[in-house]
Amino acid sequence: MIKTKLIKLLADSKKYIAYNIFWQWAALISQIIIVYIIANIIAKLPAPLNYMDVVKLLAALAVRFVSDRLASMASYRASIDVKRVLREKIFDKLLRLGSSYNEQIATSQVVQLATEGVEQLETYFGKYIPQLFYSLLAPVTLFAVLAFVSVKAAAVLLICVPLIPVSIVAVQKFAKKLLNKYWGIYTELGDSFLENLQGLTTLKIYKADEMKAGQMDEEAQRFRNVTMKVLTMQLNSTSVMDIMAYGGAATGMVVAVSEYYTGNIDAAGTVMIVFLAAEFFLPLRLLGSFFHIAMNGMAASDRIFELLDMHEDDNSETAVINVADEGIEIDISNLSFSYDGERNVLENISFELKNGSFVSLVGESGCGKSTIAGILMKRVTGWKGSVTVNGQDIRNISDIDIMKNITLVSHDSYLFKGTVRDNLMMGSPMASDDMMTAALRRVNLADFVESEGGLDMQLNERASNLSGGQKQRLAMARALLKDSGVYIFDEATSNIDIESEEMIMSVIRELAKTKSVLLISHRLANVVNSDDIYMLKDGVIVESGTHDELTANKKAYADMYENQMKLEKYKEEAVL
Ligand SMILES: Nc1ncnc2c1ncn2[C@@H]1O[C@H](COP(=O)(O)OP(=O)(O)OP(=O)(O)O)[C@@H](O)[C@H]1O
Repeated sequence: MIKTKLIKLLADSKKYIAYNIFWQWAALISQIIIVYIIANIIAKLPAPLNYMDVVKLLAALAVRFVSDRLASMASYRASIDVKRVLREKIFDKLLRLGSSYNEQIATSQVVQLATEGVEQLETYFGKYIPQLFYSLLAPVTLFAVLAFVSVKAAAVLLICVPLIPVSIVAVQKFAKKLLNKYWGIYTELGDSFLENLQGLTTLKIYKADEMKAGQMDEEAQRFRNVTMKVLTMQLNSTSVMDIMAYGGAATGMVVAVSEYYTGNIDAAGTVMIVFLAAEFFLPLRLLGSFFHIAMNGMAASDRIFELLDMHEDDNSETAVINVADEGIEIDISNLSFSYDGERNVLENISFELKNGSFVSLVGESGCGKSTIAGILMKRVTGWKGSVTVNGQDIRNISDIDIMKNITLVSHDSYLFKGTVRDNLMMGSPMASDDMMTAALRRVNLADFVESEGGLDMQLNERASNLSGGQKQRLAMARALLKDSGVYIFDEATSNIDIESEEMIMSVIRELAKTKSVLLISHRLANVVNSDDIYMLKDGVIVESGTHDELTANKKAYADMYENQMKLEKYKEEAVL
């Protein structure tokens, strides 16, 4: 019932739990005093009200009010802390996992855990844990006080109290299983929802939206069923707890009244026991109602801990890329990698990206080109062989240093909602307007941006108000502003208009004069000017050399080039 791992993680917030228990206990003591004063007033009836009794009653009521408020505040502080600390831990963990985090967990799951999951834990930590301790303290305190009135009635009440935790424990095992299932179905639904939302246009194009909507209906139905099961379980166990709580209080009252009739206790004592009998059970009853939310929180915490405990590469990442004079040189040697541990998608890949060189990777779709880019960006881990950047093992270089020195421009570079300036400043936070305009000019986008309001031009989410070519040129301008030593272009010109492609390719060729450029392209016309071209087939380098050397070889590269040229010529003729 207590997650020690979670309590340890939130060690600094423990004090708020202690404050909450103390103030709840102070409220109980004032409640006992209030009942004591009222019981004595009733017992003395019809005698007139004593002025001092009224003052004492008002003072006790004030103390109770203040204690209740302070207990709520402590609970609130604990809740706030748990949210803050856990979200910070999740965020830090993601940073430590680095850009390869989604090899281990889906983004939608991270979002669900950091939002809904953490919210559920708020109740567990802010309410359930303090209530657990308080509901042990309260009956003992009441027993200690009421034993002076009637040991028999107080003992009966105390004995009935454990019936509530017994019923809680009885449902706990079943609840745990059910709630784990609930979370599993919930995160699956989240995954599907996010994927379908992101792919909505594609679904519409292929008229597959109805089919997907049907699948989501089924998943939603499964989620509804499991939610109903959780609610039924909660309602049933709440009813059982009510029977235990009110049944126990009634038993104590009956004993007190019978003690009164046999003359063992006076009227004031009887009223006190009758008024306070329910207080024995209410804390545990409340614990029971928090219990279900807390159980949900505990199930969420299991998943949060799965994330927090995820394997991180056990290197200290202390190496720094030294870029003083020699620029950046990447050396890949005998690199092999498999995503599933069975099929190698890369096998014994070796090549060098020397400073100021222009290297291209070509090959049919699925031959492993993007995987190499992923490895260089540290998005893909768990490979064998050696990858060094200026002589340092890439595994020992921090993600931040890699991101600083290597820029990846892919075919779907992310552009954010905001202004053109906001997006460009991600490349270089210190860039002046002139520098940004110059970068836009290099990609032939300055006039368009100028006509739309200049650098303050507003972009929609994912820059949906730009054409594919404009988006890519803007992404290119942002990359140019970053001014890193190495640039990787992964199909950066695919799916865009021919003018934009030619424009981007001329910028890449220009860039290759001063920077190290790795170009991944399925269109061989783009790689003709490269210093070295590596042709991959099924994860293996089958040919390498300059364009002239490879065409002279008359092997796979030459065939591919010839076929593409024929196809492009045919297309041109068809257009004419
Ligand atoms: N995340 C992944 N999990 C499992 N397998 C993957 C993953 N990403 C890629 N693969 C597999 O690895 C192989 C190489 O993929 P990769 O994306 O590197 O190829 P590529 O040459 O860049 O292809 P394309 O030109 O189509 O982009 C493919 O067979 C692909 O199915």
